[in-house]
Amino acid sequence: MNPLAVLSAKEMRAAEQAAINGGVASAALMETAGKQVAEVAKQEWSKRPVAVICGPGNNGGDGFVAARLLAEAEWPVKVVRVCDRETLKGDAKLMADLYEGEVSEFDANALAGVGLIIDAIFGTGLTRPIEGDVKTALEAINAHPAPVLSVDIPSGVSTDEGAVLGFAIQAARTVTFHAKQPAHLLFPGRALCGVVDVVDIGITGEFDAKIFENHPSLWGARFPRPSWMGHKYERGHVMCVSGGPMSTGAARLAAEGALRIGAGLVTMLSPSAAAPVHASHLTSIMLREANTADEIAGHMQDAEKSNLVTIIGPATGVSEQTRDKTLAILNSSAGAVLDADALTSFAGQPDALFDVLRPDDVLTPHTGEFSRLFSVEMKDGGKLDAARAASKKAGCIVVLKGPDTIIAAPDGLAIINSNAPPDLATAGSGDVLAGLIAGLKAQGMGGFEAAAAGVWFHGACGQTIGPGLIAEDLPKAVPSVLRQLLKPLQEQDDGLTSQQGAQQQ
Ligand SMILES: NC(=O)C1=CN([C@@H]2O[C@H](COP(=O)(O)OP(=O)(O)OC[C@H]3O[C@@H](n4cnc5c(N)ncnc54)[C@H](O)[C@@H]3O)[C@@H](O)[C@H]2O)[C@@H](O)CC1
Ligand SMILES: Nc1ncnc2c1ncn2[C@@H]1O[C@H](COP(=O)(O)OP(=O)(O)O)[C@@H](O)[C@H]1O
Ligand SMILES: [K+]
Repeated sequence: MNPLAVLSAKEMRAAEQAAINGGVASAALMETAGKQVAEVAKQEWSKRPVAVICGPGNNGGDGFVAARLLAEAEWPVKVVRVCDRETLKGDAKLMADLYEGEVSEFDANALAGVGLIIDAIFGTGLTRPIEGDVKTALEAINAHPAPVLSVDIPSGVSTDEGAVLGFAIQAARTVTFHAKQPAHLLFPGRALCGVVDVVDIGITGEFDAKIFENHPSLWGARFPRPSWMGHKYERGHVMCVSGGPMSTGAARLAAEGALRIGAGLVTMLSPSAAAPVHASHLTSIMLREANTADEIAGHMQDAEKSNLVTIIGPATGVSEQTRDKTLAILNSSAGAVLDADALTSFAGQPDALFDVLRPDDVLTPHTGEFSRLFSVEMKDGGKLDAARAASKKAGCIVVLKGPDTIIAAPDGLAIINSNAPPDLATAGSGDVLAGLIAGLKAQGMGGFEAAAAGVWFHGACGQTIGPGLIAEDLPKAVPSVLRQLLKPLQEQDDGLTSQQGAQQQ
């Protein structure tokens, strides 16, 4: 299975069942899971008194295994149950029976003197909000100074959404099995996991995953590289629609993003009144006047000369005019990246937009713009489903931005991004992102991959700059990230060239 695959709770159960059908004993999976938890505890912490807190299901079963193996390794182990013994069944009961030490019920003294807490209370089987005695136990764990190692998922976090169901454990580290689940990547779940270790427990076989964690190995093979024989017209053309004279910076940021990521030509389409402002700033980016939707449509004819992708939205203003200009782009043969005001301009009449969007167009809303366009209230953990549903509804690629940006395609495929530092939450950074995506799309990447690659680049540029980042820095950081990304291929090329040289001699 692709190591970047992200499985839902249902898919995890299906993968487990497939392994069992293939001859692996379910108890063996649990034994390996518990063993891996014990191994992580031994690797990450020195020997110390540990409390293993076990819940009523198989997550608790994993806890009993870890407790047995840590006790065998002569760790001082205390097992605490947050359920009645009678509720344990199947493999979990088997593992509870195999644990020979004392098992106590959770009370005020349960955590006295421990230096590590293993949270094996709830995993993928959490179905309802945490309350009552269980909540009291979870609160006591979070209030205790010892670090928490969570089994599979911090108890209280919903697997498929990463939302807190009533109350949740704050872990220092989380050991999960076979593959990540959405909760390990979506906030607030991701922040509650601490460091995530994905460990093998012997589940094999292919799985038709629909969700992936963003990484260059998903799209690197299609990432554009300049060729020896190429020229600028073959590297695509990005046009960017500007706002008025007092609102030109956003479009310039987008244009710079597109040029830095490798678009061969970038043109600013500016209202006449704003053209002098751009003229005093722009050098390698070209400038043309375009005041009306008809004039924008005229410029879209350049799509006949090279692969044209047009960005509209950054500081263009929420207006009927922006709506008409957007429709002019969508009714041409230019590709489109729609951001900010271009999205909000359709808030009252989304169907007018959805009817003309094409599958490869890209929308890049932040959660506010998303809520306005798709008329959904964003709630914690609802992001993945909301982005996937929106992509289907709009019939194009949707990039729902934030610390856990989702890139969703109408066929249900989704990528969750995980490399964005919080320094990116600064004015104008989203404008650069729109430019990066358009620049990659103009160079021939499909909308979904261009969006995933653009979002990853944006995060990598943010990391390169770090604290103090302003949006203007992002395009300037692109070359160093490009150098890192393309280095292995360059080395391959070098290897090939020297090999060929040797053969010719
Ligand atoms: N799927 C897999 O491939 C594997 C799963 N394993 C473990 O199995 C776990 C899933 O086990 P289960 O499906 O038994 O689920 P859990 O162990 O997560 O919990 C289910 C139990 O908790 C109860 N419950 C749910 N919400 C509650 C609430 N708010 N308050 C009180 N009780 C609540 C349910 O009634 C049920 O008894 C995984 O997280 C993982 O730790 C491993 O043993 C090995 C392999
Ligand atoms: N806390 C955060 N951590 C990481 N990335 C973030 C965070 N908040 C916002 N971002 C990213 O910063 C960018 C902000 O875009 P946007 O909200 O459109 O701002 P602007 O309109 O000012 O450009 C998006 O790419 C988003 O994913
Ligand atoms: K847990």
